[in-house]
Parts: sequence; C-alpha cells; structure tokens
Amino acid sequence: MTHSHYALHTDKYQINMLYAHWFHGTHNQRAVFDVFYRKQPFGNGFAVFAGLERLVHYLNELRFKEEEIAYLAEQEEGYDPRFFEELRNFRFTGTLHAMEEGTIVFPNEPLIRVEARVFEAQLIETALLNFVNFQTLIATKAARIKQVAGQDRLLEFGTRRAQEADAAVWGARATYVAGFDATSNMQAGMRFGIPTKGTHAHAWVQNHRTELEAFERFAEALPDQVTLLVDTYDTLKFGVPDAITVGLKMKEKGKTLKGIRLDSGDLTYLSIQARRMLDEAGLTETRITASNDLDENTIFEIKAQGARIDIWGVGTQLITGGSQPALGGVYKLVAREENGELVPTIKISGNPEKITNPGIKDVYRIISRKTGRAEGDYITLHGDEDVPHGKPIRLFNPTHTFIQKTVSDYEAVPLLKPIYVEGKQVYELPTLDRIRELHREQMSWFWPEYLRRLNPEVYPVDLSQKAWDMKMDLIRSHLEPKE
Ligand SMILES: Nc1ncnc2c1ncn2[C@@H]1O[C@H](COP(=O)(O)OP(=O)(O)OP(=O)(O)O)[C@@H](O)[C@H]1O
Ligand SMILES: O=P(O)(O)OC[C@H]1O[C@H](OP(=O)(O)OP(=O)(O)O)[C@H](O)[C@@H]1O
Ligand SMILES: O=C(O)c1cccnc1
Repeated sequence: MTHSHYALHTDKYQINMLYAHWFHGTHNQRAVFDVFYRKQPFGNGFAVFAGLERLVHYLNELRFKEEEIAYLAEQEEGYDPRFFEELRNFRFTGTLHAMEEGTIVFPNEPLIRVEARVFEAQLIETALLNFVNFQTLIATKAARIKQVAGQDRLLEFGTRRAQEADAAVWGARATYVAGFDATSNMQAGMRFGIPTKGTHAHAWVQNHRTELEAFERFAEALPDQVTLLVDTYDTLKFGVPDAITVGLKMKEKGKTLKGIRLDSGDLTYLSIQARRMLDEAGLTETRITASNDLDENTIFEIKAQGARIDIWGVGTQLITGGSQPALGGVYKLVAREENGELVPTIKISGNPEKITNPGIKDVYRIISRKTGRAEGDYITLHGDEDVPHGKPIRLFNPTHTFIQKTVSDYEAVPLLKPIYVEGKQVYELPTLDRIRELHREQMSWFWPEYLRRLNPEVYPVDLSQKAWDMKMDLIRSHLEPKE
C-alpha cells in the first residue's frame, strides 16, 4: 500500500518517450490529452465516474526520488545521466479538468482533460488510467446492484477476493460512491469514513462444540451488534432455531438480536422460512442478511421470487468487476504545440467509432427546463463557441449523423471542472458523503430508459457543429493525397 514509488507507477514506454522528447528538446512543448472510454461496461447504459481523489493524491506526490533514478540508470536503454536532472525537478505543473466523482458518464466524452508539458502529460497516462478505469468499473457495477436492491441495504464484502490490497480499499470506496451502505474493509472505513459492518465466519461456529454455544458466546461478547451466521450445519433445522434461542434470551435482557445471515442454499426459500420462524418467535426486528456469490442478476432474481432479505452482502462479483474485469478507458492526444500554438490532432481508424475527437473540448449536459431531465451531452470546442444558453441547439449523433433532435429551453451544465490550473490544485476534494449525494442527484436527471440494467436506450453524446466540422476537416486533410 506504499505510495513511495508513484513516479515509476508507469509503463516503460512512457519513460522512453519522455527521454526521446528530452533528447530532442521537445519535452517542454504543451500537449492536450483526453481520457474517455468507448464501450459501456456490463452492457449498462452509463458508467459512474470515480478515481479523481486517488489521481489528485498521485499528482500532488509525484516526484522522482534518488532510488528511482538509480533504478532508471541501470536500464538497458542507457539513458544519458543529464536526463535525470530533468527528472529530479519533475513536478506536475499542468492544467487538468475532470468530471466530479459520482458523475454519470457516457462513452466517447472526455472524462478528464490534461493540458501540460508533454513531459508531464505523457508520464501520468498509465497511473491515471489505472486509477480511473478500475474505480469507474467498480462504481458502475455497484450502481447496477444498487438499482436492483432498491431500499434494501448493501454491504461490500469483497476484500478477500479483490485483485490485491489497493483494489480492495479503493474499490470499497467506489462502491460507496455509487450507493453501497457499508464495507467490511476496516482500512477503507478508517481512511474514508465509510460505515463498517461485520457478522462472523463459519470458523466461529466450527471453533465451538455446538452451534448454540458459539451463538451464545458471540452474543455475550457483542450484545449490541450480533448477526449470526446460520448455515454451518443445517439452516432451518439447527441454525435458525439456535439463533432464535439466543435471540429470545437476549430479549429477556432487553437486547435485540440484530440479524441472521444466510450464506448457502436457496436464498429465497430459506429467507421466507427463516422470516416466518423469527416472526413466530416474536423476533420481528431481527433482519435477514444474504451472501454467497451474489450480483445484480441473482439479487434481481431472488427478489422477484419473493425473498424476505433485508441486507445483501456482495463480494467477489462486485470487487472484481465479475463478468467484465476492466473498463477500456483510453488517453488520447487531441492537441499538440506547433510554433507556440496548440493545434488539434486526430487518430484515424477504419472503424468510425475509433476515430478520436480532435481539439480542446468542453462537455455540457443539456437539461430540459421543462422536465428537469437530461436530453443529451454536448461536446463543444473550448473557447471557440458560446456556451449554449437558451439558444436552440441541434444534437446529432456523431456516428449516425442522421439521428438528430433540436432542443430549446434547457440549462447547459458544464461537466469538466478545473482541478489544477498550472500545477496549482484549485479543486477542493469533496467529502465522500457529498460525492454520494452528487451521484444520487445525477441519477435523478436521467429518464429511466437510459438507466435500466437490461438493454438500456443509448443516451445521446453529440459534437457541436464546429467540433464536428473540425473533425471532418482533419480527417480529410489526413486522407487526401499529399502533393
Ligand atoms: N433462489 C435463488 N435463485 C437464484 N439464485 C440463487 C437462489 N438462491 C441462491 N442462489 C445463488 O445460486 C448460486 C449457487 O448456489 P448453490 O446452492 O449452488 O451454492 P451453495 O449453496 O453455496 O452450495 P454449498 O451448499 O455447497 O455451499 C449462488 O450464486 C447463490 O447466490
Ligand atoms: O460470496 P461473495 O459475494 O464473494 O461474498 C463474500 C463471501 O465471503 C465469505 O465466504 P468465505 O467462504 O470466504 O468465508 P466464510 O467461512 O466466512 O464463509 C462470506 O461468507 C461470503 O460468502
Ligand atoms: O461480515 C461478514 O459477514 C463478511 C465479511 C467479509 C466477507 N464475508 C462476510
């Protein structure tokens, strides 16, 4: 979990490009990069942006230390030692705009825009994508689970199955951004102020002669926070009756058995039976938690079957991304310095969806004043166009341009916020609770058809006419034969 080697948390090709820029004296030229992704994760209609706080920590701490420089000096590339002087003075001095964490985001729009010396902008690519791709993926998975869970409580249980320690901690934070209620990870709790929850393992029961003895001793030790795991031997025959025995004894002492946890078998059937047994014993306040390889699909299914589950503990499928192990976010050069001016650049591909959107751009969310709902996201050229305020604008799909609509009477909400201006952090990181609130507000801006888990409608993300014209001009200039 150490952050001390942040500067080398990068790919070798970045160092080699830094070196080659330095070698040719072009390292101070400015460059602009956009971060975006192309394909929705999990077939979802949106993603939940996360990773900014980690990125800010990284940029603030980014320095080359002597031991890192010594390591670079050993490399087979044989870097000129004068290059290391440049690295010793390395600081992030660039300007960076980003979406706020918790924002609902869509493919092909800039989530982050980095404008810096190419020397800095190039180095940070790898770490930036590493943070944002992972955290955005996990926040999006959490949002899908939150959507099916409704008012039920959601606990993040994934640490033991996460892809190592950082993923567990920052992943837990990402799930909280998107609506989880608590985590079992104590470090995430302490560092980020996320509520923590815990029941007990099968080992506790196995460590006693009988299940009843195990339950009694656990309840004696933690009388105010007891949730008993009831499936070690036989859930309905022994586990629930033993829990009821303990719950009734606790009641006599004025205490409440907070809950039981089901961790195997048919969770619908077992929860219905367990609820009936608890209610018949008068333990109506005892809540039922379920766990066991759950995800949004099993939770949806189990709820639809009429299960009586109040709390869902979700681990593996959440913290690893389950069916989708990575978000394919990319970092693409959109402008470069030439004769002191920033000029747009493009990456052309045979696949129209892979052609990049050139130039320095802003993103606005167009909110209808009449409905309060988002009509589409509108990408403009920075500084080139008036922010559209009230004037009717035409939204057209950048790949399928015949799909168009005109929108008037709207509010244009800028989504890219200044985070750094010339190396100075100008954005105060919000509290995690504020981020959750922002996320909830944002969800309420969208029609349900864009948010649904299965076959969602595609939300429009459109280029302004000028941004579109620039793209077309650049494509033409690259594809026309040169004299
Ligand atoms: N009623 C249900 N409908 C759909 N899926 C369910 C239902 N109940 C449980 N599941 C899910 O079924 C999957 C596998 O459950 P299964 O019964 O095979 O394993 P298990 O109970 O853990 O087995 P074991 O008793 O060996 O531990 C889990 O992902 C679980 O969440
Ligand atoms: O199934 P997940 O969604 O990943 O949720 C976490 C799982 O981790 C624990 O099992 P494990 O077998 O590791 O330990 P235990 O002995 O406490 O059950 C817990 O009981 C859950 O089943
Ligand atoms: O508290 C729990 O029940 C728990 C925590 C982590 C993993 N599985 C279960």
